[in-house]
Amino acid sequence: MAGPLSRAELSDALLRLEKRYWAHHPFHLRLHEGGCSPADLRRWVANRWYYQKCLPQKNAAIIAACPLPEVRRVWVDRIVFHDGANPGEGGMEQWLSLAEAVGLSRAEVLDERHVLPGVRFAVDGYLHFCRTKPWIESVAAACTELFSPGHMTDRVNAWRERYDWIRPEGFAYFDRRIPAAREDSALTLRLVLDHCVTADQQEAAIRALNFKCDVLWAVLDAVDYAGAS
Ligand SMILES: O=C(O)c1cc(C(=O)O)c2c(n1)C(=O)C(=O)c1cc(C(=O)O)[nH]c1-2
Repeated sequence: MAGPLSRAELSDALLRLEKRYWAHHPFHLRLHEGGCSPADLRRWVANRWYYQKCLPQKNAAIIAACPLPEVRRVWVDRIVFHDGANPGEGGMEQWLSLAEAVGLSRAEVLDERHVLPGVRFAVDGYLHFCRTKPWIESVAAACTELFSPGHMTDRVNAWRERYDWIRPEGFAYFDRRIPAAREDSALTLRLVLDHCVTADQQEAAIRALNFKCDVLWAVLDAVDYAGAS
């Protein structure tokens, strides 16, 4: 059996999975090219809400499963980022502002009436993964954020240039998320490199990141298909 990878080899193996990232999904390509209708944008935002809503819960699951105080201490910031330190603050609240900026009401996002079955299954599957797998595999799954800053920047630029009907208050989520994603993903990768030292652990980390790419891809498959029918 092959021995463990070096840190550089493991890092390369994870980064190579960028080719499976949802930045390359046909729906995101169309979104960036300006080819989405207001209905497409609203469907994307309302469905993506279901993913946003899961993020604090999956981060809490990681903390619950992790025996290391030094990891829990830093990971808890990710819950506060989304939930806010006080009511009316944080990423979820900013996502609801984005929803309003594209013409959705808060009520129709919060009651999840637009959430598609495929999105629900994919996101619930991700939450189940984080509740049942070793904490470091769920951390490895968060490595998709290594790929997100450039993608989110392109998205906001495309919105500014090609979707002038979106009210600019809607951009606040991404203005805050892009620098946070850079910081968070550097820490995420370091944790994976520090804690995945055997060949089995490293394979599990690569599998976890592949799984997360599948989750995100499945979300967009559902959003894309609903627009075609
Ligand atoms: O807009 C995006 O394309 C995008 C992608 C991802 C990602 O790659 O997982 C995240 C986010 N946004 C995001 O906003 C976010 O808070 C986030 C947390 C995580 C994670 O795995 O812990 N991914 C992402």
